[in-house]
Amino acid sequence: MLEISELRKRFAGGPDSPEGKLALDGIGFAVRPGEMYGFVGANGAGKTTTMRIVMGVLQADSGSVTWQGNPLTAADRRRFGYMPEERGLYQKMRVAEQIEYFGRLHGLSQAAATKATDDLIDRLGLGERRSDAVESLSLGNQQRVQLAVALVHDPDVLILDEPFSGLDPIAVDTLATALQERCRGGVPVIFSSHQLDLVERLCDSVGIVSAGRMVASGTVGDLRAAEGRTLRVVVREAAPGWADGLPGRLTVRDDRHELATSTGDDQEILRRAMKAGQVEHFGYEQPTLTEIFKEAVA
Ligand SMILES: Nc1ncnc2c1ncn2[C@@H]1O[C@H](COP(=O)(O)OP(=O)(O)OP(=O)(O)O)[C@@H](O)[C@H]1O
Repeated sequence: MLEISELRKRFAGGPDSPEGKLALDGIGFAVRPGEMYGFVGANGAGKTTTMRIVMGVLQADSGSVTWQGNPLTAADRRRFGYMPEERGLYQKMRVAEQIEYFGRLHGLSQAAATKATDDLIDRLGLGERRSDAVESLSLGNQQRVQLAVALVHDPDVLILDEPFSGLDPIAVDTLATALQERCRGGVPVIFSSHQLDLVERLCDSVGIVSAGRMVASGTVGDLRAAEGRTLRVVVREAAPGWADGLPGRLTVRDDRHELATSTGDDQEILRRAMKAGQVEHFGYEQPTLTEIFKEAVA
């Protein structure tokens, strides 16, 4: 298990802000083998800083990162796969050559690096591009190469900073499938993303970070349950004012009135809705991750 506990990090300030910037103020979460963990938060919340600390690119002021119960070492990190925010590919190098090169850097034999490269090129749909220089690839294909580089040495853990940003839906599916395969093989996967629908679809657990603190962490099901259900009622051609005095938020678009509430007497609301117009929808719904996120960071 990868455990991140109580990470704190303040960046030094300049003449304009001598106190510096407190980027992390007690970040902590754990990711088990075979678990896909979505790390979400607004711009500047602290996701990249956390990942850089895990990968040893930055040092925390305090807190700890452990792997299998022991403090993380440089040797452990060499067995991790990392996709940094500032993508780190050699632009002039050809695709296959590049993946193989990173495999060798991680200690694979030439034969093992070639085999892993061929497998990944196949799996990530890069076959037609294998002899092209990275600089000539589209953003989506560069990202596929970046993921191949993170995967080539069959890592023990995957840490990926916004691996899906800027990708078309086909590329998203290709990368997601590659990650799910590793996850099923027992690898803990952490990735950051602003695409909350994607996080909801792929992740077992989610951590929501706001201004350097964890504001929620757990399985998507637990977070939803904690948030409570919402009653959603849609009434067509309703008389104006029909929902006056009822709890919740009413949205009116053309002749469609939608009431969303988490309190109140549902039978009374149904009676009022039926009296007011044609009830098109009446039911309890669980919040989406986007709604949980907005509530958590509000
Ligand atoms: N090297 C640095 N020097 C000073 N401040 C920094 C540095 N790196 C990050 N910060 C600040 O730390 C805070 C956290 O930044 P971080 O990049 O970790 O956020 P993030 O959640 O990854 O954001 P995004 O979603 O925009 O990538 C921000 O206020 C940022 O400006």
